[in-house]
Amino acid sequence: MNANILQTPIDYLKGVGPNRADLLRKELGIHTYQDLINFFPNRYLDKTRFYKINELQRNSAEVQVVGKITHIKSVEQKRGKRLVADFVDETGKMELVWFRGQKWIRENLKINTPYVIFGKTNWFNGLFSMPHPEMELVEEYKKQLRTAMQPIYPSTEKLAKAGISNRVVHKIMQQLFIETKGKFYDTLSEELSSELKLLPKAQAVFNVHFPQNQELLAKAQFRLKFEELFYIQLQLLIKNMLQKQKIKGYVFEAIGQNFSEFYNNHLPFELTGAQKRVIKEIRADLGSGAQMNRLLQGDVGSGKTIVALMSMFIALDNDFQACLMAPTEILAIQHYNGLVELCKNLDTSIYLLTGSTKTKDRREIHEKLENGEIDILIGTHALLEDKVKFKNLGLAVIDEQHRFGVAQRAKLWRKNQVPPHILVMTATPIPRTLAMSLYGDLDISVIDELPPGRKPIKTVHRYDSNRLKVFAFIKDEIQKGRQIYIVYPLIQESEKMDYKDLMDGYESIAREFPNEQISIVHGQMKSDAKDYEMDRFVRGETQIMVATTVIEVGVNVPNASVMIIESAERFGLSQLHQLRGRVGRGAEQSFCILMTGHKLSKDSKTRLETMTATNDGFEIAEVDLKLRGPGDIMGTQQSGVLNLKIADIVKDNDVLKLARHHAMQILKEDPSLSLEKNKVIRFTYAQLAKHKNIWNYIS
Ligand SMILES: Nc1ncnc2c1ncn2[C@@H]1O[C@H](COP(=O)(O)OP(=O)(O)OP(=O)(O)O)[C@@H](O)[C@H]1O
Repeated sequence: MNANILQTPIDYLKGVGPNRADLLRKELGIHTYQDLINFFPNRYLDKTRFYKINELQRNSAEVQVVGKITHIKSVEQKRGKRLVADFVDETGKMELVWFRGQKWIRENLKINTPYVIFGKTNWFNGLFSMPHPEMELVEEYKKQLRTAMQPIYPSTEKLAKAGISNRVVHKIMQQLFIETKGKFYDTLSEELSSELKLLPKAQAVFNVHFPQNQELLAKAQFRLKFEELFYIQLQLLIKNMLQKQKIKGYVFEAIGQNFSEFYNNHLPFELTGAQKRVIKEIRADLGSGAQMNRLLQGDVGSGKTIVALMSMFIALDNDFQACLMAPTEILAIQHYNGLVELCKNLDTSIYLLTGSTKTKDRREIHEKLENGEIDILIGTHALLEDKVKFKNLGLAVIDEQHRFGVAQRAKLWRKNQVPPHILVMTATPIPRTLAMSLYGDLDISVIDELPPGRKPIKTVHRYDSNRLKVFAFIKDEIQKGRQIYIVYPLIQESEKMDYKDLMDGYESIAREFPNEQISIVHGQMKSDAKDYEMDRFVRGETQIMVATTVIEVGVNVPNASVMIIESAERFGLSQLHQLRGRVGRGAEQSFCILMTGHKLSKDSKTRLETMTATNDGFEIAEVDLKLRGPGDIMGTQQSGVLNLKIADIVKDNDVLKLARHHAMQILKEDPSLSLEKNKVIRFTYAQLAKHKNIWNYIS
């Protein structure tokens, strides 16, 4: 299609007019012919079948019937007036009912004239009735461009009120296709189209709006989804390549003393295959000359810490410093303790800096950092302060990406003239497909293997009424020397009710377990107090930890083997999985018990069932994505994945992979695509001249 025609404002389309154009713009963001073409139906009704009235079934989906109206009457009711028409065919009678727009309908309906009606039926007073049917005179019906599958377009209340019904949109579409007939160019190369047996663009677009049959519809959708995802992937990959070329990074060529000494003599366990692979990927990045921006995904307990440490060693071996930033003080301290322990036989100087570091110590740290006496600095947001200056920061590891924004990452960059390499670690797996679309700017490494010997955590769902049995089980486990977490929802720390639940819970547990020591940790406590309580649990002085979700991420107490989650129905899936990940870190069999009341929503049930069915974080992430949609998953807002017009990030996983594969292929064959300094759009167009009209697809 000619680009000019595509850009024509919809006001010019016959049958639209200024008022409708205004509504389409405001309500649906449709400004041009192109926008209208890309306004895709969200479902289709199969109108291949006509029903006779005596074939209607209760609880059936929408049906289509041909018949005549024999009589219309208004019926007064307590709740207001309704309009009822008797509708008959040769097999029987049914009723059509209207609650709105009665006057207009009454004036316009024709008696004893054949109509095609369509809608959902109810069984009422011994008759089928159809409220607010779609209706069309058979005479008109025959004149229309018919499709077996009727597209249903998304609508809004305002549009419906303004009379822009589905039928009107359908008519506007017909007009659009009349005006643009024969003017479509293809937008993918011939090679690609023939390799993948894609429908030509014109046919694809037509069949999405006017599907001739199910098979063509499927092919048309595939072609358009592929195209949409292909161009997005192409842009992301190009952006990624450009970024790499643009941002020079330190070259860490040497593998030296720290890395080798640790690897050869102090590694506490054999690395898993996945850990080795990821370390290799990171090594390659660090030596490439470009700044590393890598996301390290690994399920809870998959052993990301050691990977981070070994990456930091590479920086140290090249005479640079490294830092590790954690989202909370507890986690920073834990990382600090963990790394100090791992490095105990090495000559590595590791320091901790958090909000509660004393002024005197802080000054010392600032000084040592600047003159290079500190190798690794671990801390919280405190690391971002301007006063914190490194002599030469080579690698920044950021734990738990979700809690730090992109802006904060950038702040770390600015600590040097040359930006340090960045490794972002997350234990909240994001489905690969989503990650690929979200993190165009980050390369992704995945630790998809757990250390050997881990026993899968046994997860069960129990109702509150079974609490006594659960308590008995806890007693047994404590007898065996294990520790227990009991977690309460505290979605917002200020919610008084939640707080009360937690305190009530604490009291009842104290009553039930009079001989045990109990820690309590929640968000309203001062951090000193929190750390003290946490510490007692870590050291095994307390047997039970009653807490809110503050313990969600990263806490590592291998002797804790039972995780009880109260009101589990109130947690999201990934949060449940995170919490469960706090146990199962030692050699013992661990358990996770999800406690709920009896009343559960459908989604809650799915979440609980998923948790009891699998321990695999990636599988859980997929379900989570399906339940919540990408909108709720952090980061998706800015990424554009939500602006997809036809593809669905969850359902079209395979198409996305295929699109990415081909986009990569094209870039591999012609890397010059990414060399252009100017806007992506220009060179993409120039280079992909064979993919005509690229500019319509690249924004
Ligand atoms: N290859 C390995 N073999 C045996 N144990 C390992 C291995 N890698 C890590 N571990 C141990 O597994 C536990 C979990 O590791 P780590 O804390 O690094 O996990 P993680 O990926 O950071 O998980 P989380 O995000 O839940 O904190 C630690 O106790 C660690 O010592």
